[in-house]
Parts: sequence; structure tokens; C-alpha cells
Amino acid sequence: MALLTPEDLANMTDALVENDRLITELTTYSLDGLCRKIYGTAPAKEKVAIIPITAGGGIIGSFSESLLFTVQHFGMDGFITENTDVAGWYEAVTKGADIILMADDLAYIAHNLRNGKIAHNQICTGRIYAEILCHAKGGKDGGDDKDVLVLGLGKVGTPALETFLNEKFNVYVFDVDSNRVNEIASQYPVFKYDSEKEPKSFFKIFEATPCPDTISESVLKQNSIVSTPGIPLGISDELIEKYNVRVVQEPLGIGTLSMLYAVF
Ligand SMILES: NC(=O)C1=CN([C@@H]2O[C@H](COP(=O)(O)OP(=O)(O)OC[C@H]3O[C@@H](n4cnc5c(N)ncnc54)[C@H](O)[C@@H]3O)[C@@H](O)[C@H]2O)C=CC1
Ligand SMILES: N[C@@H](CCCCNC(=O)[C@H]1CCC=N1)C(=O)O
Ligand SMILES: [Mg+2]
Repeated sequence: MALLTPEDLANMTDALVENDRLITELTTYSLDGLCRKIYGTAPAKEKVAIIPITAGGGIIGSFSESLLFTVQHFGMDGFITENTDVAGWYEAVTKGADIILMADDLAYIAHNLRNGKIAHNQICTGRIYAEILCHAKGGKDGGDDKDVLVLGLGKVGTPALETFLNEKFNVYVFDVDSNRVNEIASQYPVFKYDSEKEPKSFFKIFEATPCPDTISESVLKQNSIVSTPGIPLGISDELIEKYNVRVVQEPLGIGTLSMLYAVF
């Protein structure tokens, strides 16, 4: 899994606030309100413990602090354990944590110790970034509002395409790994997007790849909306400017809030 760097997290607090404003403009729901709607849950004064984990690549600078900011920004009670790993787990539980947030290099999870619910960052990230697009108000020409392009069919992109299908969208998919495209197309009722065979532009585009410039001019319309957890950003500033593209992208907080609502 692509690991965040402290640089990716440098402006996370501003990005979370700015993206929340954009999400509200596009969907009429705040991020918090949208999470309540899609999960049907609400916080109830849960105490959230964030446990730094030293496994694998070890602690990532600002990672725990970014989670704490997210928890507190949305009105919840949170703390980062002084100890790491198992000692941190013991500290979290003895200090009365209701929900634990922790990540190694393979999984970032939220676990609710009271109701047993557990959530995975890749699944919850794919879902919330897809739901933001699903709830975004249609383009001027309305019509193609139910079409969506999904770029990147990995651990985040796949839960996203499942969300779009559940919300009755016409899902067009692309991935540089053609074996993956064929695998997905054999499993889900999706259209394989082929810019050579059948060029098509989209009002709504979802991207979850670790590459820049995955969104080409040929798929864009005026005022397209790009919803992407992908890092680095998959669309150039030039194309954003030229097509007045609205971009929802944030490195960690949006996915984290989705995880918390999944375990309330
Ligand atoms: N912002 C956030 O909250 C989060 C961001 N991420 C980021 O999302 C991205 C995707 O994560 P995962 O799904 O776990 O990765 P993954 O490796 O499971 O999937 C990535 C997919 O993108 C495809 N791909 C690579 N280059 C491509 C290109 N040029 N065009 C189309 N497809 C291409 C790969 O073939 C692969 O199928 C990563 O950059 C990761 O860091 C992941 C979790 C949370
Ligand atoms: N063990 C480290 C955290 C490692 C997180 C690695 N996973 C990612 O970077 C994923 C999560 C969202 C996007 N990428 C610590 O506790 O500081
Ligand atoms: Mg995020």
C-alpha cells in the first residue's frame, strides 16, 4: 500500500476544512452530514484512542497528530497514547477508550471496543469519495449525471465502484493493468473505458491511483468534478484551470471520518 509521508500531511488541516466547504457546495451536505446519511450512524461521546504503531516502516511524522486533529475537529474526544504498539493498546483500554485508531503498513483500522464494529481505511475511503460524487448536483446538461469514470481499480477504487453501482450509476472503468480491468469487468456490470475505441468525457470522475496526470483532457468537460483520494493528485493545475474542475482531494481526514461513522 502506498504510504503517506509527512510532506503529504503538511497542509492536511487546511485541506480538510477547504474540502469540507467544497463538499457542502457540491452536495448540500457537510462531510459530517454526508457520513451520517450514508452510514445511518452518529457519534455518542465516544472516546477515541490513537495508537502509534512502530511496525514495518515505523511511525510516520504527523500521522497520529493528523488523526487527532480530525477526531477533535468533528467534536469527538480523542487522545494519542504515550506508549506505542501493545503498551499503547493497554494504555488506550485502561484509559477508557471506546474506539481505537491505529495503522501499520498493511492496514489502517478503526475498532469500536463497545459494539465490536471494525472498519478498514481503504474500503471507507473508496466509499466516502464515491458518495461525495454520487451526491454532487448534476451538470448543467443534467443528463449524464449518472455516468461516472473510475480510474484505478485497486483496494480503494474497487469499494468505490461498488458504491457507484449500488447508487445505480453507469460505471466506466480504466486501469493500466488490463488484467485487472478484465477481472473487474467479469465480476461487475461496468463498461470498460477505452479512449481510443470510444472517447467520452465525464462530468463525474473518481481516481484512486498513486500516479500523477492520470486524468487527461479527453475525459474532461467544463465544470467536471474530480473526487480523488489518490496521492499525488492525478490532474494537472493547467487542466483544472482550463475546465474549471472542482477537485475533492485530502490525504487522510476524509477517509478517517468515514471509518469512524462506519463503527459508531
Ligand atoms: N487520501 C486518502 O485518504 C487515502 C489515499 N490513498 C491513496 O490512494 C491511492 C490508491 O490506493 P490503493 O487503492 O490502496 O492502491 P492500489 O495499488 O491497491 O491500487 C492502485 C491501482 O491504480 C492502478 N494504476 C496505477 N497507475 C495508473 C494509471 N496511470 N492509470 C490508471 N490506473 C493506474 C494500479 O494498476 C492499481 O490497480 C494511493 O495513492 C494511496 O496512497 C489510500 C488510502 C487513503
Ligand atoms: N505506523 C504509522 C502509520 C502507518 C500508516 C501507513 N498507511 C498509510 O499511509 C495509508 C493510510 C491512509 C493512506 N495511506 C504510525 O503509527 O505513525
Ligand atoms: Mg482522505
